[in-house]
Amino acid sequence: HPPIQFPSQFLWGAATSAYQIEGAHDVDGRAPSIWDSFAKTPGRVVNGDNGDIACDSYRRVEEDVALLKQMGARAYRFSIAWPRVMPHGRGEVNPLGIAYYKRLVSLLRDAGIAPMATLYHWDLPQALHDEGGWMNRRTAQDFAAFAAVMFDALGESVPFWFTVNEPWCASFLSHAIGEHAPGEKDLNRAVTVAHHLLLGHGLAMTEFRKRKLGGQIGMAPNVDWREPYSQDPEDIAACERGLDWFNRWFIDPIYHGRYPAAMAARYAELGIRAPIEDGDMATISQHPDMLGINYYTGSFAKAPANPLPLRPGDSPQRQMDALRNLDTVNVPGFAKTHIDWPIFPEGFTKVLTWLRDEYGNPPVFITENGACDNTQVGHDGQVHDALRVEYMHRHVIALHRAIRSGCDIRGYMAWSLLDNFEWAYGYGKRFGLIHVDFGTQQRTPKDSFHWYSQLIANNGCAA
Ligand SMILES: N=NNCCOCCOc1ccc(-c2cn(C[C@@H]3NC[C@@H](O)[C@H]3O)nn2)cc1
Repeated sequence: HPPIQFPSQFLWGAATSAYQIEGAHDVDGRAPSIWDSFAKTPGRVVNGDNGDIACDSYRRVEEDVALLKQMGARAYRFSIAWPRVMPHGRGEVNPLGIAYYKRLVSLLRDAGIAPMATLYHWDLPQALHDEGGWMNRRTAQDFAAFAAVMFDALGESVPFWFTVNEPWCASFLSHAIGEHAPGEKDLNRAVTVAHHLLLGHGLAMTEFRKRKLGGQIGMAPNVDWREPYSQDPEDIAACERGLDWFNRWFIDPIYHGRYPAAMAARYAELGIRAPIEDGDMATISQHPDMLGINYYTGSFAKAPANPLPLRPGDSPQRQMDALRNLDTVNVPGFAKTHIDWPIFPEGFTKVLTWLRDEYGNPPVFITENGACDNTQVGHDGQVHDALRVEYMHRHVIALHRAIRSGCDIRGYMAWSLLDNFEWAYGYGKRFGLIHVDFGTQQRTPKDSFHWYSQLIANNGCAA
């Protein structure tokens, strides 16, 4: 047995999401999502790429499940496209949409692979966006109704459910920074969207608990690490503001039933408040079974020389900069992946022990971790993605250190099974363990696929 050994039932797997891999954008009753509209808006996505075809996984589900089985995956995290199942977002259910996910789940279970379903991975039906989208409180109820349809269809055969993927991206990156769909730049609206995403999470939890299903359910927030640049109290305070802004804003409401007070006070100085109604925080903070953690990188926070004032009339960007009131310091010596994110495995251990202490050591699944490595197929027909192998090896060792420190970590889903549509970056940023030639749809397992397959077989790796 190699020196790094994981707990015996540790759930190794890989993750994808519907809009990034399925394609078949207008097949069998699927209606547009906000990402279909956003990707077709000139200038929003590199090269004008979109998810019309992607990895054609809607038609290649047998092939993709066979690759998961070849890898030795014990679980597979995928997402359910709301606009495939409920084209108008509410009311009518598309039987062909339900049938697709039933088939995927059946193929996975026949292959001995545990299905792990994400309900919202950013593909809001355009029809709901036309009625206000996540700005409209009703969308939270529509989401819970969609969740209920899926619990009724798959509740007995899917053991793991995540409600919302990366709410920070689905609210702030998309409604304040404007980099993701629907591409708005309004911080006040982003805070309202964030609240309605959390409310949708809570209302979906209610539907799940009502049905007394045997599975487990939770949320999958973005979680990066922030390290103070020095032990100067000002730098430590800056670091705390960074953790409030990216991590705590979504995890505190679920585990503590309230927004982080210091950050909420800073928003109030801008005249921005979450539209909390009576009972919301109780709905949101129903006890979840597990916490999904998407970890990629970390950074160093330093108190800025000239703090920005919090001014209600300022632009969204200046308001966000003033709220965080920190400088991210590019500390030398960190190699970067091909999307320029620093490789920071120590941050993985630190953020997991930080979560253990902040939230009472909740059961955690790593729902995403991986590297952008754009290495293409070589003359030998192989993909020598050494950067991804090194990234994964170092992060698996860091994960093991967190487990040895008492963190209750149950599984690890590598992002991603396949090269796919990396949102605003298009297809140029490759995160897959399997290379996809988007011209021919040929799948080529990379060196990292073989390395990961060996790790799963040994349930461990070299130190
Ligand atoms: N903090 N303030 N921001 C300052 C300005 O940041 C602007 C950019 O920010 C971010 C932050 C986070 C991400 C990101 C991407 N992925 C990868 C996907 N995960 C879900 C799955 O679909 C993968 O494709 N995970 N996280 C992107 C951009």
